[in-house]
Amino acid sequence: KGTAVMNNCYLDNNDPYHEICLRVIRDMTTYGVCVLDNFLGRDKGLLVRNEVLEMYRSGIFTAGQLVSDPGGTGAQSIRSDRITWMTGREPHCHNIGTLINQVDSIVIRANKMPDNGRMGDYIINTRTKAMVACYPGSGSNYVKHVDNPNKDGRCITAIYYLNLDWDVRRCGGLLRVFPEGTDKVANIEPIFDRMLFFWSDRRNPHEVQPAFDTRYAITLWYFDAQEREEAIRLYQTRGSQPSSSK
Ligand SMILES: COc1ccc2cc(-c3cnc(C(=O)NCC(=O)O)c(O)c3)ccc2c1
Ligand SMILES: [Mn+2]
Repeated sequence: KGTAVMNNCYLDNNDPYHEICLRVIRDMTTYGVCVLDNFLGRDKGLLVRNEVLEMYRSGIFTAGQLVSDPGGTGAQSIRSDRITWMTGREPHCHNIGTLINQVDSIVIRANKMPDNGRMGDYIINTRTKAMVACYPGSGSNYVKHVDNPNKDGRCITAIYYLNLDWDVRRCGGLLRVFPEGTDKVANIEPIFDRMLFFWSDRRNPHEVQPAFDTRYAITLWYFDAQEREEAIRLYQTRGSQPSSSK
């Protein structure tokens, strides 16, 4: 059968991403969420972590968004993370750049593979810059939300966690995903060298529970070409601000 030939040409064991792509395809199709542990390995993970810590020390992170609660008294923080956007080509960020390239390779290859299930629902050829985020502890959190509730073009959220020896019982900061259409929740600990993918739209409401230690993550959002083009077209006509930063 055709697929036999296809499998042979894809069964190139020199392609380190092949097995990972099959795993991402299977989990995204089955659960809409995919967790890969020991993504870079300890040494490379530590190099990325050190670059992020150095950036944080340099003070280039900005405060998260504070929105006063409509009916309440003071400003209730919707999210209290500190963020900065980066290309990965900045000076002294070589290892962050390498991480970004590896995540790109996995997403783009999985999107192109034959029989790739729901990964085939999209045409993925662009993404946002990388958002480096730090929840500074002391109860900083992010209330339950959907990353892309209104078709701004983002289809996959990819998060890489950098938190050594993170113990949720002591540090909190659990990411809880509430997949649509089931009562089951996914409790994802933001542990060191963990890579996470999930659909960015209403299928995956999620929250970051209060963190009591500094909690670092690098997030990439991948665009579906058609939805993004439509969102930009609407943006030009309606003048509404697309929610994600480029
Ligand atoms: C228009 O400017 C901006 C700038 C930054 C923005 C950041 C987020 C965001 C969304 N989700 C999460 C999250 O779910 N993290 C899960 C985890 O860390 O485990 C997060 O940390 C941050 C959303 C909208 C933004 C708009
Ligand atoms: Mn989110």
